[in-house]
Formats: sequence, C-alpha cells, structure tokens
Amino acid sequence: MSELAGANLNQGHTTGNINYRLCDYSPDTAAPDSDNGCGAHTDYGTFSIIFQDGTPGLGIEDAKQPGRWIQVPGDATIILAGWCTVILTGGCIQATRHGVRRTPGVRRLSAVLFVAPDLDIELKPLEGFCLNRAFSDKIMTGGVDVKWFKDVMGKKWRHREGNEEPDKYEAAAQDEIIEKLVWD
Ligand SMILES: O=C(O)CCC(=O)C(=O)O
Ligand SMILES: [Fe+2]
Repeated sequence: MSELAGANLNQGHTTGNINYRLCDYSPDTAAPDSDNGCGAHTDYGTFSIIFQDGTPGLGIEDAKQPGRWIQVPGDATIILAGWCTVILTGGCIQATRHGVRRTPGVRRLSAVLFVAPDLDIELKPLEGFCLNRAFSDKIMTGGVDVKWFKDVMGKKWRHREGNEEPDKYEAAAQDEIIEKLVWD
C-alpha cells in the first residue's frame, strides 16, 4: 500500500493495533429468511484482509460508480483500505465500501484481519501527500485520534452483537457520520 500511495504508510504502526474477527453467518438466526448479513460499510483502519470459506455473499461497491455492487467470488481473499488510509494519504487512496448478503439457509464463515495505526496517532494527512480532496478543519488540525475513530466504529459492532443499546450513533448510517466529520 505504501507503494500505491507513494509514501511510507508504516509510520504510526508500531504497537500492533490489530484485531481479528471471525464471522459466522449462521442460518440459525432470529431472522432466517433475511438476506442481510452485514450492511454496507467502510472499515475504519489502515487495511483489512478478508478470508472467506468459499461461500459467496461479499460485495464491494464500485468506487467509480457508487451504487453499483460487484460480487466477490467466495474463494477470493481480498485486501480493502479503510478510513485511516484515506485520511493519512490525503485522499490518494480510497476506502472500499463493502457488505455481506446472506443466502437464507446457507452458512458462511469469514475471518477478517483489521490492521490500524496506533491508538494515539492523530488522523491527518501525512507529510509527503498532496491533498487529493479537502478535509475538514477538525481533521487538518489533528482533532481526531485513532482511538476515537475505533470507538465510534466499534459501537456499531457491539450493538449488532447485542452487547450495547443503540444510541444516537445508530440513528444515522455509520459512514455518513464519518464522512461528515472527515470532509465537511
Ligand atoms: O464477512 C465478511 O466477508 C466481511 C465482514 C466485514 O466486512 C467486517 O467484519 O468488517
Ligand atoms: Fe468490513
């Protein structure tokens, strides 16, 4: 990714802020007929690697044609950039929106490795990157650190898993909140 970005993205990745998530899209669910596996979203970190068990369901949004979804073959392993990369590279690298549709009655397993910068890193474009798009003042003045970002994004998962009650963050789509913070 550093090569793609044309600058060293390793900086700020010293403490191993890495998480690993195993997803079991089990047919044994409260809504067995629903095809909603994991709603459209963008991961928060530097990049994520998605390993799949061969079962299709994962889709990515075409960055050039928002609203157009491309189905990923079930046996593909993919690497997706997240929000931290967008900000650190001054918008030179885009993040990939993705989501999972279940096939009712079919179990799907995936394993996702999330790599992110150290929690105390201020999220603003790294030196050496030209600004591809204007960022908000809050971002440009270093007002958001990785920990804040991770907490906001984590709320969605804890709610989905039933470990946290919805609050105002759940009322609007997660990406909308982040986009507002990053660009406006
Ligand atoms: O299950 C998948 O293939 C993707 C899961 C995902 O996007 C995530 O956990 O952030
Ligand atoms: Fe994801």
